[in-house]
Amino acid sequence: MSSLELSDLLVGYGGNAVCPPVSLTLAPGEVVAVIGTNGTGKSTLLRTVLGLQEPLSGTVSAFGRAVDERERGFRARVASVLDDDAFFPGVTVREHLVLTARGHGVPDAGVVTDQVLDHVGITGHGGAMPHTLSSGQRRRFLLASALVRPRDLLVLDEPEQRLDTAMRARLADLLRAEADAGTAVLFATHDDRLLAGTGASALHLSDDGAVLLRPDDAPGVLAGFR
Ligand SMILES: Nc1ncnc2c1ncn2[C@@H]1O[C@H](COP(=O)(O)OP(=O)(O)OP(=O)(O)O)[C@@H](O)[C@H]1O
Repeated sequence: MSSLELSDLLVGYGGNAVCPPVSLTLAPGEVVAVIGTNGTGKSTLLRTVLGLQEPLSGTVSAFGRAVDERERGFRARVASVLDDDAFFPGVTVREHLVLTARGHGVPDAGVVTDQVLDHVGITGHGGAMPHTLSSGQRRRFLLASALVRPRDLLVLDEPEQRLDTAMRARLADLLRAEADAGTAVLFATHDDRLLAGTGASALHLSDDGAVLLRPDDAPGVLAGFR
């Protein structure tokens, strides 16, 4: 069974599409990057894939079922990082992550949290309040909040944002490790090095249509936007 299936999926606002219809099948362990110039609908597509907004037409299903983030079964298998953050007052970075892991039934939530803090390079900030983190540290923390969850599908919107060069390289390794573990990964990006580093195919959105590019071709197309 596929991890994610988009069939003639049309996304947008107020009945107006922001990009051409998209059809895509993502198998377990497959990595696809959504690329395109600013405003071509990447974030809108990801939000619709996550069930956060209704499609204008077409369908999106994960693991054979229509997406619905209210469903526990969906939330147990799909982790995401979008461009938003919200924190509980008086709860540290590490405590947020342990709570998230526990809420998703992860055994040894503390151990998993410490591993993930190490993977994203913010072990030294586990005791900090989230609002005291730098913007790049906060992005690492958001990434960690997805990585402490059980997941068969990982959806990320421009995960490279505000990360330094070393962390971008590490991010590519982390996403490849996700794929090696059988997790399907869908992410939007403007970073051709991240694209090359993950070996992802790319779904290129433009007015001419949504075209799936092979890993060899994808970084070149993205570099052409610069
Ligand atoms: N809440 C909204 N209501 C109406 N239109 C919106 C809304 N959010 C985004 N749009 C419009 O939808 C289009 C696609 O936006 P979207 O954020 O999906 O693009 P994107 O490809 O992710 O862009 P970027 O590369 O700049 O992040 C844009 O023209 C944007 O102005």
